[in-house]
Amino acid sequence: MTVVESRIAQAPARPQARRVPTPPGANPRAHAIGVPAFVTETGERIPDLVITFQTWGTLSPAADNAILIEHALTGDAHVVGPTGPDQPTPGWWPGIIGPGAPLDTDTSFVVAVNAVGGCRGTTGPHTLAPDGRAWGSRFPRTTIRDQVSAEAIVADYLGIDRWQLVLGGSMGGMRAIEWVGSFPERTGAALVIASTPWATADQIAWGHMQSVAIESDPAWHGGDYYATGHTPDTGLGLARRIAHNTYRSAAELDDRFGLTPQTSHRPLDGGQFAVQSYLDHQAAKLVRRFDAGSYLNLTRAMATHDVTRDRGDLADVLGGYDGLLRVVAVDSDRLFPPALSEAMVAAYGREPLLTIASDHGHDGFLIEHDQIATITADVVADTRPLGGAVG
Ligand SMILES: CC(=O)SCCNC(=O)CCNC(=O)[C@H](O)C(C)(C)COP(=O)(O)OP(=O)(O)OC[C@H]1O[C@@H](n2cnc3c(N)ncnc32)[C@H](O)[C@@H]1OP(=O)(O)O
Ligand SMILES: N[C@@H](CCO)C(=O)O
Repeated sequence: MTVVESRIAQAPARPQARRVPTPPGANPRAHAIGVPAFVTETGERIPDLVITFQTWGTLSPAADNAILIEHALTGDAHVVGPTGPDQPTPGWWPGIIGPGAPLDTDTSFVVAVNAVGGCRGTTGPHTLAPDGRAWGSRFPRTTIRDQVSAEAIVADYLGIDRWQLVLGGSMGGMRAIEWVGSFPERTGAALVIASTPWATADQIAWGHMQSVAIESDPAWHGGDYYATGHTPDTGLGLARRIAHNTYRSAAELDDRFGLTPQTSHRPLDGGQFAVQSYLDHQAAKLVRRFDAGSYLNLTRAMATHDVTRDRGDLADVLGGYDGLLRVVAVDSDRLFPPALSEAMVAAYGREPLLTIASDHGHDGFLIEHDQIATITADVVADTRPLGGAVG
């Protein structure tokens, strides 16, 4: 019996979720549910799992207009919208959701779920465990499949049997393709952007460097730093510098920064290059808004992503999928090179690869708003439920 089969045998029904009240004045689109016991892919148990998510628009009476939008590594369920007391970041895909937008709230019901193991409200390493201490190093190693299992609980709770569309980029694309692998009958269509069917050795290697950077910070404290009064900012900042370089193209960095010094203090005399200052800035920005324990957990989840695990080969997973699979690559992406997208296209065999033209590399999926908007509007139009408008 495989790990997955034994997990299904042990937990035949997905646990019932209950609503968790949100504080007065919180974003009215933000919701939370609690699950008494969540069993991970590797069989570990997370008691009292809280899953937080946001919704836009209205679910149709037939529940056939629901779209799930998946965030990437350091994104969250706040896909669009302003910052606020409970929301430190502005939306990461501005303009994608709203009346008349590609995800049109006049006709669609849009859901975004904060990933299990992250730090935006869904239970993660920073959350208090039942003994009143932060989970820290005791938090299970969760997977992309676990993130998708948690999202299936949200779908059950909302009364959504089948998504019209699941879409996302990068780690969000891993979740979108994993929906096809885990719940093909519940996934009407998937739009997988700048992503991959499995982690490559190159991606695992880059992630490993980032993990070691965090673990090498003395403030990391073996992952149990939450009550020490210190956070591993140096390690997390170094991890972001390493990662950010893989998110952008070499040509873009050279074009933007070249040999430019940051100040009149020349690099030759010990001053900084502009590109060094840029990476330092990116590191400082992330340290202000993200938890190192979650960063490590999600990085490991991405490293173990493999939509074919215990399922045969990619053609076995995607060849018989009867929904629509549309795959999009960024032409300058050095971290998720287009060949990985082509592998999904070939295994599915019924749609061409779409390409985003961008100088920015992997982050092109967050930056090329016009191209993303067109691709998203097209896939929504191609999967529109016959029932049409919201009642
Ligand atoms: C905008 C947000 O913070 S979204 C927050 C949520 N984040 C997510 O969900 C993750 C996804 N988002 C991202 O990864 C990023 O926001 C992206 C990829 C979409 C865009 O990246 P950005 O960092 O906005 O763009 P870019 O690479 O051009 O960097 C611009 C920043 O670098 C700074 N910068 C540029 N050159 C230098 C330099 N030589 N030295 C120091 N800083 C520099 C700019 O001043 C600007 O700073 P700011 O963001 O504080 O205004
Ligand atoms: N900039 C993206 C890269 C990962 O896809 C993020 O921070 O989530």
